Order: sequence, then structure tokens, then C-alpha cells
Amino acid sequence: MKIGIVGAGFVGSTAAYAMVMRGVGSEIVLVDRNGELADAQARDILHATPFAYPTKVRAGSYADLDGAGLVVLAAGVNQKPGETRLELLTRNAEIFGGIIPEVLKAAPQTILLVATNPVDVMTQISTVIAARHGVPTCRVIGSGTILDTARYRALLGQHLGVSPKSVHAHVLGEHGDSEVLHWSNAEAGGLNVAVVGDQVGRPVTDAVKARIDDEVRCAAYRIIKGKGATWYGIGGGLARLAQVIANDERALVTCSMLTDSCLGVPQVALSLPRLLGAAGVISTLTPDLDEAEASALRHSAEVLKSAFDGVAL
Ligand SMILES: NC(=O)C1=CN([C@@H]2O[C@H](COP(=O)(O)OP(=O)(O)OC[C@H]3O[C@@H](n4cnc5c(N)ncnc54)[C@H](O)[C@@H]3O)[C@@H](O)[C@H]2O)C=CC1
Ligand SMILES: CC(=O)C(=O)O
Repeated sequence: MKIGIVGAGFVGSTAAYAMVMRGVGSEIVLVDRNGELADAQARDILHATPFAYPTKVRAGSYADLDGAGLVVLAAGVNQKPGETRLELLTRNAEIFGGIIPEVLKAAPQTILLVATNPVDVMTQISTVIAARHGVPTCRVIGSGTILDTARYRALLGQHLGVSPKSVHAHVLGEHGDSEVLHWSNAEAGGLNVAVVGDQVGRPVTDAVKARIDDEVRCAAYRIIKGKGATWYGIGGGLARLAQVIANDERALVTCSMLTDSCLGVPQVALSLPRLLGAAGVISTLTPDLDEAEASALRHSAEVLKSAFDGVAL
């Protein structure tokens, strides 16, 4: 599959590198308004292919996205220290208004995978713009909480002394401050993590849960304070989503998509467990939430809905 990436900064270039390392895609085209940057990133990543897979990597224009099965959107501004994702909305919405028609002119059949923040609202904006070009909702996906879910699994795995690959736990709702860690059904080895914690002598106490919640929810703020931006986690997450789509895996992932109704909040893009394959999102699962989790997810949906409603499109 040919993959386009618009925005060759930290996130876009790391996604391309992670795709090359995983052998995802046969060709990757990097597009950026800074053509010199896109060209330099493409050359640098191409030079890693002998150590990975023989992917063709190059910089290009929008016209070079012709025939792409997937286009990742990672263009726009990122957060400065202390800034929230939602504070980026006005600037990035304007940028997407220009980018999406160009992408769809070259690749009308593509799946759009949005990474730019605030990713859920940007996904909803992209869905509205793409619909004007005949693109169905299921082909406009946001990376959503793929990254937060990875952070949650990594930290839970670390606490339990268990591989994060054996931990099945999800972050739902906004990729952002109102996100919901789904504790009541977090599992490892088919058992609730609370039971696993007791059995391996590493109890998942309320204090442990509070620490993991804080580390997941505030991860971006802390990393941005230390190094200015985040890129490895999301780069890995975008490459994994691309792999699921390219291989028609029908994997269950937490990603964002415009959703008809979430706990009574209509027409909002947010993350829920979704079945993903070559055609995009095939179906969405309804998570089994306790009362507090349901209330937190409804609040998250309301935050996102109100942010989207404030955008002029
Ligand atoms: N969804 C997620 O989990 C994550 C999302 N992000 C978001 O990804 C976005 C990109 O972040 P970084 O790569 O760190 O920023 P960056 O500044 O390194 O890269 C952004 C790139 O977009 C390009 N760009 C800007 N306007 C453009 C336009 N109109 N057309 C083409 N290219 C354009 C810039 O030239 C720049 O190279 C930000 O919104 C950031 O918040 C970052 C980390 C995780
Ligand atoms: C920047 C961002 O969205 C993250 O690292 O979660």
C-alpha cells in the first residue's frame, strides 16, 4: 500500500520511520509546506531501509499522493509547555481546511488518519470536510487514544511485572484532559488486573491507580516540558494503525471516529474500541462501564462536542 504523510515534523517523520521499521507500506510519500524539511526527512528515513524493509520513501507534492490507500495528517502546530490540546483548535482547523481538499483531489479513495491535535475535534472537522468530497465517515479515523491506551498498558505492565502486550486495558473518550481510563475491565491473562496484582504480589491499590491515571493523563505535559514535543509513542501508534489497515487485520483498537451517539451526546468524535480493517472502521463496540466511568465518558463527550460546536466550518 502507498501511504502519504502530510506534515513531516516530529510526528509525521517518526510515523514514517516506525512504518519502515515495521515493514508497513510499500511506498511512503512525505508532504510538507516546508519542502526542504520533507525532502531531508525522506532522505534520512530512506537511509534506514537497508536495516529494515525496502520501502520507497520520498518527499512529494499533493499530486504525488495519487493512489495512496492511507494518508496520515500530522500537519499543524503542536503544544507549547503548559498549553492544552484544545487550545490548538482554531489554528489547526484553518490549516486542515486547506489540506484535506488537496489530499482528496489526488487520492479520492484514501483513508484519512488524523494525528493533529486536538485530534478528536480535528477528526470531526476532517469528517465534515471529507464528506463534501463523498468520503464516508468510516474512512476518517483519528489516532485518538491509541497513544493513551499504549501508555496505560505500558505503565500497568510495568507495575505488574507483566509484558504490556499481555495487558488489555483501554483509554476512552478524548485524547486529552477529560480521557477515561477504563479500570473496571482492565485485564491480563483473562483476569482483572486487581486479581492479577494480588496474585503476583503487586496489588493494584487506589494509590497505584491514581499514580497511573496521572502519568497517563499528564504524560504529554511532562514530556513536552522536558523535550518540547512528543513523537515516539504516537509514531509507533500511527504505524500500528497503518499496519492494521494495510493488512486488513480486523484488529480491535481504541481510535477516534465521528460517533452517532455516545451516552446521549449526539454526533461527536471520540475514542471507543473499534474494529479496524482495510475499509476503515468496520464497527464500534459499546464498553461495559461502571457508573463513575460512564459519567466520566459522558463528560468527555460533552467537552469534545462543545469544542466542535464552536468551530465555524
Ligand atoms: N494525536 C496524538 O497522539 C499526537 C498528536 N500530536 C500533534 O501532531 C501535530 C504535529 O506535531 P509535531 O510533529 O510535533 O509538529 P511539528 O511542528 O514538528 O510538525 C508540523 C509540521 O506541519 C507542517 N505544516 C504546517 N502547516 C502546514 C500546511 N498547511 N501544509 C503542510 N504542512 C504544514 C509544518 O511545516 C511542520 O513541519 C500537532 O498538532 C501535535 O499536537 C503530537 C503528538 C501526539
Ligand atoms: C502531544 C500529545 O498529544 C501526546 O503526546 O499525547
